[in-house]
Amino acid sequence: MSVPGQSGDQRGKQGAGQTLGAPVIAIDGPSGSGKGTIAECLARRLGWHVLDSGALYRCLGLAAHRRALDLDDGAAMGRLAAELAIRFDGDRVLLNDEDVSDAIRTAEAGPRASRVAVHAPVRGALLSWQRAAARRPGLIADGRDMGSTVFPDATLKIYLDASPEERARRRYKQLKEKGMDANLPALTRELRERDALDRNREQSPLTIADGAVVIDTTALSIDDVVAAVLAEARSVPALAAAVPPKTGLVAALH
Ligand SMILES: Nc1ncnc2c1ncn2[C@@H]1O[C@H](COP(=O)(O)OP(=O)(O)O)[C@@H](O)[C@H]1O
Ligand SMILES: Nc1ccn([C@H]2C[C@H](O)[C@@H](COP(=O)(O)OP(=O)(O)O)O2)c(=O)n1
Repeated sequence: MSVPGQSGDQRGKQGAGQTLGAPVIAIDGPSGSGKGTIAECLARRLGWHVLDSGALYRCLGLAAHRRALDLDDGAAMGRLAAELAIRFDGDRVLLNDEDVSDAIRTAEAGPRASRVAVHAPVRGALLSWQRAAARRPGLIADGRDMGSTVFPDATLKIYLDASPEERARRRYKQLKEKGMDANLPALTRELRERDALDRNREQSPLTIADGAVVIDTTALSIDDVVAAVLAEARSVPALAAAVPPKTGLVAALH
């Protein structure tokens, strides 16, 4: 995996438990819990960068599928991960300069990403790339192992959750709105299978990281969740200056 804008010298400084180059809010959770949406909203509010770590695994799954490689071959997937050039350009994802933003969001792309994500060589190849994303003024990092493995020293760790039924409904609606094929029973089954694979794998499984704040979003709106995360951020001294104060009537009354 090439790391645009990162020198070899910078790369060498990124060990486990490293000091962060910028404040990081880690957002982990299962598929459809709202990580990507909330990460984008927070990044806009704070003027920070976003790391969509799932897009890296989705790109790898897509590349392996297109080359008809065995997604369960860890060594081959690790080699492929090390050679792919992935770039984020605004909301577009470029894989070897091709815009794959839609191709990595199909219903089939998620399970493929989950399959290639189990391999240690893959996760190793992507680690320094992800850590390099912690740049000033700050980073919102979205994934499964942001708070546990990639940024164990994250300034704030959030774990978003929602019931499997609600998460499947959200994903169904999202795909339909994009004009993509979607089948609710199949999506529900696929989501449960992916949850199990992501939670039970040996390498960096989906888990609630030490110190993470858990937010069940099942009955919350997107605005409610953003407000809850901002409230948590305001309670962290290292983040208080970066987070805008509450505005409007409610703030004025408190
Ligand atoms: N709290 C929420 N309430 C209702 N819909 C939500 C909520 N959070 C996210 N969504 C919607 O659910 C879909 C999946 O959200 P997404 O951010 O892609 O989840 P994740 O990144 O965790 O897989 C999106 O269409 C998003 O707009
Ligand atoms: N930090 C991460 C992010 C994603 N993955 C894997 C496991 C996930 O099932 C797939 C796809 O992740 P992504 O966040 O894009 O998926 P959802 O939008 O939550 O459905 O990649 C991972 O292993 N570690």
